[in-house]
Amino acid sequence: MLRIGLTGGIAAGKSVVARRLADRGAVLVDSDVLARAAVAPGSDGLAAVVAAFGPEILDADGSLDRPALGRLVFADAAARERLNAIVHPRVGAAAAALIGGAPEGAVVVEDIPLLVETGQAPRFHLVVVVDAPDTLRIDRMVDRRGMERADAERRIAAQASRHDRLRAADAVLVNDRGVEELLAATDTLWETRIVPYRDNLAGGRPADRGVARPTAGLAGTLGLLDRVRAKLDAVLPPGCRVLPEEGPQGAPGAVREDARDDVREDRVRAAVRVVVPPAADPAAASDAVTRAGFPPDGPTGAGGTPSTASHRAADPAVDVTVTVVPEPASA
Ligand SMILES: CC(C)(COP(=O)(O)OP(=O)(O)OC[C@H]1O[C@@H](n2cnc3c(N)ncnc32)[C@H](O)[C@@H]1O)[C@@H](O)C(=O)NCCC(=O)NCCS
Ligand SMILES: Nc1ncnc2c1ncn2[C@@H]1O[C@H](COP(=O)(O)OP(=O)(O)OP(=O)(O)O)[C@@H](O)[C@H]1O
Repeated sequence: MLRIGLTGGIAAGKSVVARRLADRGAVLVDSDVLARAAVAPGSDGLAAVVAAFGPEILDADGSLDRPALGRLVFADAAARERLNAIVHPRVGAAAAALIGGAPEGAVVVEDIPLLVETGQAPRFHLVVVVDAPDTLRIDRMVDRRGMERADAERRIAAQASRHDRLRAADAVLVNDRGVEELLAATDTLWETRIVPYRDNLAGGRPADRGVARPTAGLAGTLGLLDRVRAKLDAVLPPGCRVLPEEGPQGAPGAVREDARDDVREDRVRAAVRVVVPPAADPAAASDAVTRAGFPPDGPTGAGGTPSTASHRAADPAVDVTVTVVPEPASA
């Protein structure tokens, strides 16, 4: 199963991308839909919201007055926290149930507006960020959703900055032109990256070396090394350390945050070493590395000590090597 986290600021165009990915065959799990279900009439979630915010947050028919609650929570960070604490765990449980029912070889896309804010990026094979300038997003909210400009600005202020979201992105879809362009970029992402990534994971093999890399705009832009380390840290047994390899590909700073197209190679290459402490099992560490999206690249022990395992990314857009080594016994 290839797990994709789809995110973007409000009105960036996530729903457009999500629908297209579902049309192409992905299993879609929509957090906004689950968040609505979590506070549906008669739910324990709605009872908890009423307990926290009072009955004046209900409509005459007993359902949640969403505009009223929105006005309240987007003007008050503490109130927003209280609402999030009620809704987010329920959304998480409902999402887990849906994902548990997805077929083994599926591409599962979780559309999560607050993916970065809630620190969930590392649990995905691929984080896809739909990005658009704030001014464009405000115009869309005002023109298409009839929102007051000040309300739109407050919602943007309640979310992660564009910069923080882009740091978490493995792939970026820029939505600053028409919907047709966004759909075409989504199709290219599906065909050149998602499908081969899914097939590589299912086959337990890394991406082919030397295949054409997906084109500009589809690779993440910032901090590849950090993203790889976070994905590995999220799954490795306790005590394992993820270190950048020495040398130009893995050295700290080699992934240039100001990288532009002319130095794109820096953005798509990284090399890390997983050091497994004596208390942990190197085979379990290798399995975890595989699950995170880095299958074995040849048999364990090839070219190193007997228990050294080489892994490489199944994602065809990046060239990431992960070497799993037992910690040398201390003298
Ligand atoms: C405050 C509520 C009632 C307002 O409802 P409304 O129908 O006006 O908006 P809707 O739910 O369609 O959300 C629209 C967009 O607002 C943004 N947004 C919603 N909740 C939040 C939040 N807690 N923090 C930041 N942005 C948010 C997202 O970009 C979302 O896609 C509602 O958004 C809500 O219950 N929010 C808390 C749950 C939540 O975090 N949902 C987001 C995904 S889990
Ligand atoms: N490139 C575009 N040009 C014009 N309108 C667009 C474009 N992309 C999206 N839209 C419109 O802007 C609005 C917001 O898009 P969409 O609903 O996909 O955003 P979203 O990221 O899912 O928002 P939310 O966070 O509120 O769920 C929609 O009305 C959509 O049709």
